Amino acid sequence: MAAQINPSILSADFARLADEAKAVEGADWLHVDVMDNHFVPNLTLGVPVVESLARATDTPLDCHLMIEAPDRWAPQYVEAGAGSVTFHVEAAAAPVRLAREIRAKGARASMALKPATPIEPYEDLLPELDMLLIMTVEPGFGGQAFLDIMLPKVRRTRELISKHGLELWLQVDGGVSASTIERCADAGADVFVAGSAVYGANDPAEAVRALRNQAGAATAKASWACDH
Ligand SMILES: O=C(CO)[C@@H](O)[C@H](O)COP(=O)(O)O
Repeated sequence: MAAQINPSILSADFARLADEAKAVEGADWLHVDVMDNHFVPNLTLGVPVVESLARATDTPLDCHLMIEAPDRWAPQYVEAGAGSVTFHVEAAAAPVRLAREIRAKGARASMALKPATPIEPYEDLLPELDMLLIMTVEPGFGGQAFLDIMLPKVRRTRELISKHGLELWLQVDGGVSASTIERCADAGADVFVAGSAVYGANDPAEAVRALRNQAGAATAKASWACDH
């Protein structure tokens, strides 16, 4: 799969969300950060805003739920128009049942791991998922420094995906920019969330194109991609 760039709406101007969504049309997905001030120490938006965003843009919505009780809420984000819904394994009561429910409702099912959560205990869950998100910062805020120490986890996850012959996408989120995206691609990521690197740029659409080219070139040279 070609490298995908998903601009994170967290770095956009929340008073102009529809315009900010349109400013990055051409991106693969729009990453929508849902925070409840319980699972993470920040509060953003909920189901009604996602419904409005889905009407405002043709870019599919990649909703990242940084919330407690995702088992209860995730299906509502599918109904609101999300094409992909990510729940955190640290918050989910029944991750397999939840992934199946998201898929049954017609969206891609994705699971996220905070920096301190290892991938190994979840190897058997991977076939239930369409995407695995590895956080490369502590979730909660945009503009944080990329955690290099997450790269071995990205590499290990890519190995597990290959070992099981899965089509699973591998997303990284947090501190992804022109100076870190190549390391992420080399380690095995193929979906890149970028907030400040896109919305902090003079031309957000051009920033998406540049990041995609950079990630694509790094992937072409990466050993994990050459094996396929
Ligand atoms: O989920 C989160 C933060 O919790 C991310 O989506 C950030 O919003 C990414 O922003 P940058 O680190 O790219 O500025």
